[in-house]
Order: sequence, then C-alpha cells, then structure tokens
Amino acid sequence: MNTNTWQYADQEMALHGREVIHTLTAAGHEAYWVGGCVRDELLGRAIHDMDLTTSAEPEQVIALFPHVIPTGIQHGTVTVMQGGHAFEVTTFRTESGYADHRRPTEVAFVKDIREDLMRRDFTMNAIAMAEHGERVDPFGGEADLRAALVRCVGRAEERFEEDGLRMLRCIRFASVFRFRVAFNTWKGMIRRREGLRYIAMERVRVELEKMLAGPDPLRGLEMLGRSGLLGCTKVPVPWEQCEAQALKGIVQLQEELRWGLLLMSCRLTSVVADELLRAWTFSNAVRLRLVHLLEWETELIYSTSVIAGDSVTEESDIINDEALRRSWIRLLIRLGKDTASDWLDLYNTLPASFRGLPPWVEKHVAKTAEMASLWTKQAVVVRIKDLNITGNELVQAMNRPGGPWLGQMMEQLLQAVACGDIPNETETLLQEAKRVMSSE
Ligand SMILES: Nc1ccn([C@@H]2O[C@H](COP(=O)(O)OP(=O)(O)OP(=O)(O)O)[C@@H](O)[C@H]2O)c(=O)n1
Repeated sequence: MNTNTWQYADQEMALHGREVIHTLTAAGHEAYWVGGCVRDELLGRAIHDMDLTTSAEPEQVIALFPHVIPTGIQHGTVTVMQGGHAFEVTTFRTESGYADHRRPTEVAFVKDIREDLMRRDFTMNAIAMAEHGERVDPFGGEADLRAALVRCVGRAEERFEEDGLRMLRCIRFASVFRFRVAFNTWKGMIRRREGLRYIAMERVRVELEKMLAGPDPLRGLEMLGRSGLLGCTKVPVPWEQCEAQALKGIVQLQEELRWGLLLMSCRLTSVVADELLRAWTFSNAVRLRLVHLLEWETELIYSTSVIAGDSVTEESDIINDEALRRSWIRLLIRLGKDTASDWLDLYNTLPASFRGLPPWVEKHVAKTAEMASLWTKQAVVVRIKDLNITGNELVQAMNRPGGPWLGQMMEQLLQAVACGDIPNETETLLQEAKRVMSSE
C-alpha cells in the first residue's frame, strides 16, 4: 500500500482523512488511521468509515479543526468533520478496570502508539497506518491476516475479560472472513465465555446480525455451538435446537429472512419467537415481519392438514382444492403479500426432508408455494383500501350510520373479491352489500 492506495475506500473520504492526519502531524502530533479501516484495506474489503488515532489530546484536536463534535471526550474521542465526512479521532490511550466486563472504568492518555494498540482486541485490528502508508504493526497483524487467523493481542483471557463482546466479534470475524481462530484465543474464549452474560442483548444481536449477514453464516453457527457461547447470553438464543439440514440454503436468503429460517428450523412457535425477538431488541418492523412468517407457516400447515384431513383419508389423493384455496386467501388477507413472498423465498431453500410432514400434506403445502408465487406477481386484491368502494360510499348507499357492521361488511367484500367470486367494481360491490344485508 502506498500513499495513494486506499483502494477499497471512498476516495473522497480517504482524501479528507489524509487532510486530518496531515493537519495533526503538521502541528507536531502523531496521527494514524487505525482499526477496521486498515484491516479491511489489507483484506481488500469495502471501507465505510475511517477511525483515526493521535497523540494529541482532545482539546488540542478541537483547537486545530473548525468543526469538531465532542462525542466521547472523557474517553478521548472527538468527531472531526472534514469535507462533509465524519472522522472519529481518539487520543492514544490505555484502558483499565473493566469491572463490568464491557467498559473500562479508567482511561489514561499515553504518548506511544504501541501502548494504544496493545489494548485492542485482535492483532488484525491493532495495525496503525500513517499518512504515507507506513504501518505500525507490533503484534504481527498483517502476518495473521495473510495466515487467515483471528488472534488476540497479548493474553486472550485478559482481552475477553475486558469486554465479553469480543468473543462474539472473534466468531463473527472468523465467520465473515472465513478465518480460523488461533488455539490460545479459542482456549481463552472457552474459559471466559460466562462473561457474555454481562453484555447487553442489543450489542449481542448486532454481532449476530453481522455474522448471519456474511457469506458463511453456517461456519459462525458451528463455532457458536462448539464454543458453548450461546448458552451464556443474557437472553437465550436457542440455536442449538436448529435442525442443521434445514439451514443448508441459508446464504440464498436476504439477511432478515435468515433469522426467520433459524427460528423456523428450531421449530419455535410464533408466540415464543415473538417473545425472543422482543428480548433480542429487534425493531418492531423486523419482529413483525418474522412473526408473520412463522404464523404463515403454522397456519398454512394447520389449515392444509385440517381441510385435507376433513375431506380425505390419509394418503388419498382427493382433496377439496377449493376449500384450500379459500383458506389460503384468508391467510393472504390477514398476513399480507409480503409475508407470502417471504415465505416462498424461505420455502424454496428448505430441503423436503426437513419438513417431516405426511406426504399428503406436504404435497398440498407445495401447491401453496405455486399459489404464493402467483399471488406475489398478480394484482390480487388483499387489502381493504384496494377495494373499489369506500366505507363512506357504503354508509350512504345503505342509508345506515357507521358501526361495527361496516368493518365486517368491508371484510366480507374483500374476501369475495380476493377469492374471485365477484369483480372489484363499485356497482357490483354495492349490490353484493345489499344482498348480504337483506339476507341477514
Ligand atoms: N470490543 C472491541 C471493539 C473494538 N475494539 C477496537 O476498536 C476498533 C474499532 O472498533 P469498531 O469500529 O467497533 O469495529 P471494527 O474493528 O472497525 O470492525 P467492524 O466495523 O466490522 O465492526 C477495532 O478495530 C479494535 O481495534 C476493541 O479492541 N474491542
């Protein structure tokens, strides 16, 4: 790497980062790029942000730049805004007194970059790079990158004791980069794994998300299982129950759906999954997306079994297709087309052997896959707001004040349109409403 070779970073960001380093060094301080950005450049991975470290103390940094945000001044970190980019600039520091396994109670500024690098988690994250590309790499980080090895700086047990999250970072890096974990690092992790109990579930989830989103999540899952780390999280992550064969196609799935596959392969009900997703601090949007997916799966199998079971004896081929189609449409109305298409994506990755359903149910579930595929492409009306009639129009036409009847009527009309019994036309919808009313 030479001066102009931030090959994997946004060039403008790299240029402004260099300006910040230059300003600091011109004022007589030392300054380097450090951590993830240097590691990712050496690995040839895209870089999204650049952290800097300097011998200058926060007040000195503030004095040198017009736009500085004091983001974490007591820990030596300020954010320098340069050319529209934000750079976290942290004073060389040591940390001590990790009484809670996650945060240092004492931070001391130091003058030697090596001392700063010594407090960092892994050798590959403890490489600093100066303005013209010269590297400070006292722990052999580059050699470990070449050897595809995650190795702690110094004694692994100490690094993991300081911050329990580092154990998940270790597995995440090994999984995402397809690296091995150095023997002593692995041993230290096993010894310190109970420390994970102190880590907030939100931080744990973020690490698991990064791991799952990577190119080889099964590798990470295998390591999580083997290390026993999953048994040590604050909130249970019951992935040991996963049926491994169900996960084979996981990389084909979009990131959030990978969580859905995990939940499904653990055979969790939507109610239990809902509780877990809340405790794992997922946003409501993601949680509902996944819960709907599981509900879809359960309801689909349930309604198929019931209808198939009502109309046929086991293993018979005759089934009431129309009753099934109607029950699936009800499901589509309740859970939405997005759920149908999510479920379809997931279903397509599952090996038939996973499901363990009687073949006569399996066959009909497979048929819903075809249907779901059609529904997601066609303009099937499944939302009340897509009906060609409004509540107001109904109230006027019926000459009746609004009330619970109105919602029920709209639902009924939607069901009829979605099933293809009547067209979605205002006049027909009004007639149908009148017919229903008079027959009540
Ligand atoms: N628990 C942690 C977290 C971070 N670091 C150090 O702080 C740097 C920056 O951390 P962060 O931005 O959280 O992660 P990155 O290593 O940059 O990697 P990623 O962005 O992929 O999470 C790391 O490289 C590492 O040197 C550490 O020692 N211990």
